[in-house]
Amino acid sequence: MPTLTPNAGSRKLESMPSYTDVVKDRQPSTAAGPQPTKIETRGLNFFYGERQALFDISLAIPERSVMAFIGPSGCGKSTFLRTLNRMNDIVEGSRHTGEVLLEGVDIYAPQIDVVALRKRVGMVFQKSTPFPKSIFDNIAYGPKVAGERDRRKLTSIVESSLQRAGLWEEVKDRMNSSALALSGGQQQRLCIARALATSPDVLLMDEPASALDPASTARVEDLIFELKENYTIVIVTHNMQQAARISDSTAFFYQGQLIEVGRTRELFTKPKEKQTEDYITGRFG
Ligand SMILES: Nc1ncnc2c1ncn2[C@@H]1O[C@H](COP(=O)(O)OP(=O)(O)OP(=O)(O)O)[C@@H](O)[C@H]1O
Repeated sequence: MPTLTPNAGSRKLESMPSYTDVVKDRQPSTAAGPQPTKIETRGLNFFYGERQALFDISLAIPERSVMAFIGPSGCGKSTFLRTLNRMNDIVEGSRHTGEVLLEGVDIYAPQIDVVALRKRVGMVFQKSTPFPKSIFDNIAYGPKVAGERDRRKLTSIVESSLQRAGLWEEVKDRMNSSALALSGGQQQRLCIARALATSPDVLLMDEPASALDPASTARVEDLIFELKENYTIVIVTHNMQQAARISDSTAFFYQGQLIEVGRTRELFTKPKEKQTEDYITGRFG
């Protein structure tokens, strides 16, 4: 039975069908680069009740890279992002058709463990959301929920997560202080560290820097750039300069449809579609 287990980065679970087996008889998705595909959607439609928000989206997201989703407000960027770790499941009356494949396995298959899926595909939101707990407890929360009880292991996970999120030096002497006492930019990096603590291999980020000042934004952008060495990152942003600065590939959405995807540099300099050109040149949106 195919399952998604946490922390199987280079994992090929014996029981999982191979990627090639799963996709060999399908039409190719719109690819955005030469790297192997980490996540792929096939003919994905998404509905909030009667209202359709996404239309027939087929997209391949390359591993260990940053893909940006851009497009005007309400075009479905966040909805699409949330289908990638089933965050939309909690919206009553919502449904989808089509497939979302993580390393070739359909994450909506009935036997998928959604908690394990969300450990592998972590999420960082626009507004940082630390728990009203200590810095240590914020980071240790996910591993504890996953069953880790060994204090030494937890301490090591907390330290390495904070280091990877570039926050360790700033907080190492106040691990027991409230996370709510951190600055906005520090809180956002704390939330990134919290997402990293469950050893995901994909990070979904929904406008992670939009509430931050320019210095904190630059810090988070640098961090995203560093993290792509080891993680597949998908970021929704309204800021086209930001997309151009940090992403390897960019997907442009309009009215629930994927209009164009490609290498960021090409999409911004030589867009293939008129709608993309109009958007990036500021003619609408
Ligand atoms: N929980 C929900 N229930 C019903 N409709 C929703 C819900 N969330 C989003 N929608 C609708 O789905 C469509 C796409 O919204 P979505 O938030 O995905 O767009 P977006 O491109 O991320 O927008 P923005 O850039 O403004 O955040 C919109 O018409 C929105 O009103």
